[in-house]
Amino acid sequence: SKSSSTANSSSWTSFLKSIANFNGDLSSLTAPPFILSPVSLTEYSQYWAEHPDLLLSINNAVNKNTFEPSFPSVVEYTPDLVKMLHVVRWFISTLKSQYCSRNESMGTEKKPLNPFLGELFVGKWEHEQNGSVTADLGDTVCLSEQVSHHPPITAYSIFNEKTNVSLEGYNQIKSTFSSASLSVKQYGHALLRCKNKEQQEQKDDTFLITLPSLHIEGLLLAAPFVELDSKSYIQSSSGYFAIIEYSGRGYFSGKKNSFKCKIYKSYESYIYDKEGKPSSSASQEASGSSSEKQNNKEDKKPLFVISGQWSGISNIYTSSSDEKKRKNGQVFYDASRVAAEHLHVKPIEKQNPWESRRAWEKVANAIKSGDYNLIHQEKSQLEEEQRMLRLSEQEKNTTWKTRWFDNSSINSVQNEDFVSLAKMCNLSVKNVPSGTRVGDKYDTHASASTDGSNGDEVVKHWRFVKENWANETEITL
Ligand SMILES: CCC(=O)OC[C@H](C)CC[C@H]1O[C@H]2C[C@H]3[C@@H]4CC=C5C[C@@H](O)CC[C@]5(C)[C@H]4CC[C@]3(C)[C@H]2[C@@H]1C
Repeated sequence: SKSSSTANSSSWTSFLKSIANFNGDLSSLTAPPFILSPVSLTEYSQYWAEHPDLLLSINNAVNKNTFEPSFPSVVEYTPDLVKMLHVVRWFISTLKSQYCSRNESMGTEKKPLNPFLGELFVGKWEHEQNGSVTADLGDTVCLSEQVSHHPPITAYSIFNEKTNVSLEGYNQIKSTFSSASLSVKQYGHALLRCKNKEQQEQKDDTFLITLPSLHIEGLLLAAPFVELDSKSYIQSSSGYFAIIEYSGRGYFSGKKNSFKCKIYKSYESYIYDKEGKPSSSASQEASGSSSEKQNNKEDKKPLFVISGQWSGISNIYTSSSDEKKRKNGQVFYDASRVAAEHLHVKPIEKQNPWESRRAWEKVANAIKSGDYNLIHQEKSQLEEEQRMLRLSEQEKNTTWKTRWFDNSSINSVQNEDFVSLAKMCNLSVKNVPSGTRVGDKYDTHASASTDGSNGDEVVKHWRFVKENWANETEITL
């Protein structure tokens, strides 16, 4: 194949020139074949659960009153705290698949196929019953749908009926180029729900998870890879709050894919710790007797500090000082210890035309053979079919109807959990970069409003519609 370095470097340099006047729309860039991935972006939803055992452990931990590694003499473990620790460990376990899996399987980060409107990707992790595991864990299902093409938005729902754990969310990106690195802001968020099987009357435990921004390094060397930056947050309906700060080589630890996570009893504790005084809302309640103030002192410290590499080993400590001195820590997660578990996808011949691997089969094979002309020919064919679909919708004056997800108004019941969790940690509920705080510039400048005031369009978020999947007749797992 034309993989000689000169061919690569010449087409890559012309590609880099095309990046110079990048307009923000990644699909406008014709990247050379060697950087193209045969995998569509709708498939990236599976990266939320390639350690399904950690996802399910959130709601079916055998012992709900402790978490390994434990610090029994320092920490009083409650079921809510144990759940939060499982959620943080599961979240950290998703990052290597999300952001390194292409480097592992194809050598470098690649440009994914740009999904067409209505493209679907479905699969399942089948948890075979082995002797040791008593409970039947059934299957964990992954549903992914391209709910928008301009701009590209992928919505997903991952759930396991047996352990009553479900995750839903959506993802959109906005990218810019700065100093030869592609900066990417992620829009959207993930919502995790755990139903209490025992106490039916108890409300579900819910968690709001925001997405970090990232940048693509190594573009000049034609060896791109993702580095995470900024922060992401996890807010639990039980009050616990976690902040995860990311950094790459050259930052505090000097290693790539580094992070530091602090778990607090509440968002107020986090603000107290960060700003040295109770947040405005908290201080009214906290103006109590000195013992309460003393209590606040304790409250303002993080319960745990976890640091290391999300693509390698991370350690957990029970205080910032221990973490700084790297003492009394224990291994929290080791990303290289357990291989990712890939979900089962039915063979292409059994797939529906809307399913990603069937729809893109010819393009994917052309990419794998590095045949530029064939790639272009097959891609144009697919794009032409999409153009015809849009045209016929225009003629019939109909608009595309999404299949399993609904773009729900911020004030609708579907968004209740999201709004209440966002409120707990002062996060904007508008369509702004994930993790934007209320009052940040993106929040105040956002066009859509939350109440439709002065005629603005109302803020919407993509939500999974369970009934639509229950009534699904064409797509099978
Ligand atoms: C500049 C265009 C181009 O083709 O450059 C080629 C280079 C490979 C760099 C650009 C592409 O890099 C890819 C990395 C992709 C993100 C990886 C992981 C995730 C997490 C997932 O949960 C949601 C999607 C997201 C954010 C991917 C979005 C698309 C990214 C940035 C690809 C770039 C086109």
